[in-house]
Amino acid sequence: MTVIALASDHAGFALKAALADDLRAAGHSVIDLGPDSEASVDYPDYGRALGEALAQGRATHGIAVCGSGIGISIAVNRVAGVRCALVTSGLMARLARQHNDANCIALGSRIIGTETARDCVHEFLNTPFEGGRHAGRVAKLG
Ligand SMILES: O=C(CO)[C@H](O)[C@H](O)[C@H](O)COP(=O)(O)O
Repeated sequence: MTVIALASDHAGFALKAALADDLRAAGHSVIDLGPDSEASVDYPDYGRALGEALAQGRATHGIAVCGSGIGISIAVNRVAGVRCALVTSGLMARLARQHNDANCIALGSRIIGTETARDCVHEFLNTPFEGGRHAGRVAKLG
């Protein structure tokens, strides 16, 4: 069963909320790990919570959002077993699934618009891992 967890910082709050609404409207099971407002927070706290939700199996897919996508992607990737790809296009999200078996994408709300973010999420959720030559490489990531 697909369970999608989302987390952001203040800069990513509005995009996270829009994507969570989309996903719920499409019938997905969604866990919103916060924050609940645009009050300033620290992305490492929310990135860690998202990484732990994935590592513990409470979520199958993660979506992380901050201003650039950089800080929160670093934070999520500090959790063992999580492969979070910072993506700026649907193609990058597709490749993150096909080649890297990414279980999380990070988006920059100050970098891409809502429609591009939606493309990224669509590709992330609907693209299978290709396996084959990529499987051993992904295994080496630990
Ligand atoms: O981590 C980041 C940069 O790598 C994110 O863009 C943050 O959202 C950003 O640093 C937040 O900045 P702010 O000036 O405190 O809004």
